[in-house]
Amino acid sequence: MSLVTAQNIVRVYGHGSSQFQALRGVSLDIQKGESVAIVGKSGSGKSTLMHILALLDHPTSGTITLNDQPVQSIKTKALNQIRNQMFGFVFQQFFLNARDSVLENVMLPLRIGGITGSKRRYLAEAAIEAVGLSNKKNNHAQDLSGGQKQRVCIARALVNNPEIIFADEPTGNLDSTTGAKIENILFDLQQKQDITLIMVTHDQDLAAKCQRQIQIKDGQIVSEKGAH
Ligand SMILES: Nc1ncnc2c1ncn2[C@@H]1O[C@H](COP(=O)(O)OP(=O)(O)OP(=O)(O)O)[C@@H](O)[C@H]1O
Repeated sequence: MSLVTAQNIVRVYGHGSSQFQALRGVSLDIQKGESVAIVGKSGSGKSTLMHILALLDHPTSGTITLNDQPVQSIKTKALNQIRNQMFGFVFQQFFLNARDSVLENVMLPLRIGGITGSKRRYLAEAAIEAVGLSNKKNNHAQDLSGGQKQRVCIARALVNNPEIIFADEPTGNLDSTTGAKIENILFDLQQKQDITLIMVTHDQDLAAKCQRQIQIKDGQIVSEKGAH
């Protein structure tokens, strides 16, 4: 079943003479439970595409559908809800609240989603456990190593039991040993919990571990490997 489809996506930044076409007609179809790497050189349009697939940005033209529903027809409030309930985000720069504890950081999406009390705590503790950080749950995020911070991000991405995890260079800031651990956690989740994994990466080895590799060049898909 198609989970996300993109049809002829164009994204133009800027106006007039400074206009730039970052995506020039991208179409793709992602099935539930797949792992997909979006690869390409710096400036090729990878992050732009991922932000559009993650409903964080709108295409200038073209259509995104989610579970066969065109996204344009969904109102902003419902869209925010979908993002909160269906998606998890793992980005390179962490975006953690440094002075809050690990537990507080992981509970945040649940707080936004209106889940309260002991249920919120229970779900957050389970996600922290899944990434092997239970012994740090009361530490401030700022007092963790890079790999631990990234694991907090994964726990936060997981806590809502998402259908899709979007990861932008998830191991980009990490040494190779720590990066490998993070990779294992992500692929484990994808396989055991049937989560769809969509990641942007420069790392060829990481991309090769995904079932599909979509290569972007100058805003267009130039090759697709492993497509269903
Ligand atoms: N807000 C913006 N305004 C204008 N141009 C932009 C904006 N964001 C991105 N671009 C341009 O669009 C192109 C694609 O950018 P994008 O961030 O998608 O590339 P990328 O493949 O993710 O690159 P990197 O690997 O370096 O992160 C680049 O040429 C970039 O300069």
